[in-house]
Amino acid sequence: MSDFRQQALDYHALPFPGKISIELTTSAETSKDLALAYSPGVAEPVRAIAENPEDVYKYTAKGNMVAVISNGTAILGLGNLGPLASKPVMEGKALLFKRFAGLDSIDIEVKHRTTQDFINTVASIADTFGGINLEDIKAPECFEIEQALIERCDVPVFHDDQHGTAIVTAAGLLNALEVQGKNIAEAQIVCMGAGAAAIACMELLIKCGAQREHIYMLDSKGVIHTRRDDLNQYKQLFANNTDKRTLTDVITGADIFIGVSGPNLFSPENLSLMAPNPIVFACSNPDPEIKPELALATRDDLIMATGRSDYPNQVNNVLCFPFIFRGALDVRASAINDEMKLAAVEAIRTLAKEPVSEAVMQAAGVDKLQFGSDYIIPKPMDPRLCSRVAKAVAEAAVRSGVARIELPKNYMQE
Ligand SMILES: NC(=O)C1=CN([C@@H]2O[C@H](COP(=O)(O)OP(=O)(O)OC[C@H]3O[C@@H](n4cnc5c(N)ncnc54)[C@H](OP(=O)(O)O)[C@@H]3O)[C@@H](O)[C@H]2O)C=CC1
Ligand SMILES: CC(=O)C(=O)O
Ligand SMILES: [Mg+2]
Repeated sequence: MSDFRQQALDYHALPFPGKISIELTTSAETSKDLALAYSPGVAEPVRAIAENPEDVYKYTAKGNMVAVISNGTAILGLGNLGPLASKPVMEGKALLFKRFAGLDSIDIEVKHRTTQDFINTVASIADTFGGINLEDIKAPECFEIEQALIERCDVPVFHDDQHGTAIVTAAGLLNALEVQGKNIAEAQIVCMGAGAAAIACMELLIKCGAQREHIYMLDSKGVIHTRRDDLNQYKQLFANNTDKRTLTDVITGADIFIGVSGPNLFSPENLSLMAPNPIVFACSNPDPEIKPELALATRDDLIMATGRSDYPNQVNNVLCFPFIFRGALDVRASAINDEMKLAAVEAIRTLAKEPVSEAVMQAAGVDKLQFGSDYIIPKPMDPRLCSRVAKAVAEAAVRSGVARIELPKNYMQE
């Protein structure tokens, strides 16, 4: 067994199985404590909430609690391995919510027969939580699921693989384009993958100025074009009226490659066909579409990013979901809308241009982090991500009318 594999298994097994636990926030030592916490005292908040449902935020953990919910149909880039096997990833998302944004989070893995069963299950339990983070649910079902749950739930519902990924990709890409001296409106973009992450990334890039007709999207059958008769309604939005059919056809002269598909699908030969000063975001986890060592050995004028923590430029939704939920929950937003998403893009991208503390560099294991080709996006450990992104998101929620309470006084002052 490789050393790293054993380390990863030990990390998950020791000192206790898994990565999260539940802590008490009040004293439960004496009979008096128990009389308050349980019977008879607990009856008082019960009566208060029954009379005024908003009191649930005052007397329970709901307002600081996010559910991470999956059915395990698209676990990272590992495929449909089912709900149980998705549990380490979902516990991992809960760990990240707590570590980076102070949000309590619990993973819920749902075994279901139909898409409607899944929707009904999540809708039935949604009131328990301040927000619902959907994770690793494959396309196209993820689109129907998210839309139905947004309509049925009273708390924000956010499919991280769609929107978290799109926000971080847009932030990193706008910065990468700036470093490479390119303009998003003129950029030729190849997107490998046509699922949850791909569709959302491309839609958000269009909102940031990319031209739909400059985007070539590929699924497992090749280029998505108008003469294909096997496209779902989401892929159809990216059908190009073109004679190009293969990755080689579309990558020739392209400025940007975004990979949200699977491992090792982008070759050095493909990379060598791209325009000068290209940008390659090989974001498939855990194994990218092309390994950074291979890409950087192929050409030295590129900006390279992956979804992993062990290379520079980690384009990963961890830079977004803890903080977008922090901001949304702190103003009790009823939804996470485009204004909030675009505010998050801007906050993440701006932070990458500021000096970085010694502590962050030490945690990242590097001695320099300066805006440029090896640093287009902040490190997850940068504590300013929480204050900047949550604040920008909460303010956008207030501005766009989805906040149900005002911004707390001196909110997220650094
Ligand atoms: N870095 C990050 O933050 C994130 C990275 N990702 C990564 O993106 C990838 C996709 O995730 P997600 O969108 O949730 O999954 P989905 O299952 O929704 O989509 C997967 C897509 O990849 C396509 N695909 C599979 N094989 C190939 C191939 N050989 N050539 C071209 N396309 C192919 C599928 O094609 P078809 O439609 O034909 O089946 C499908 O469109 C995963 O590797 C995941 O780790 C996802 C979210 C965040
Ligand atoms: C990062 C992530 O959410 C994924 O790869 O699915
Ligand atoms: Mg995911």
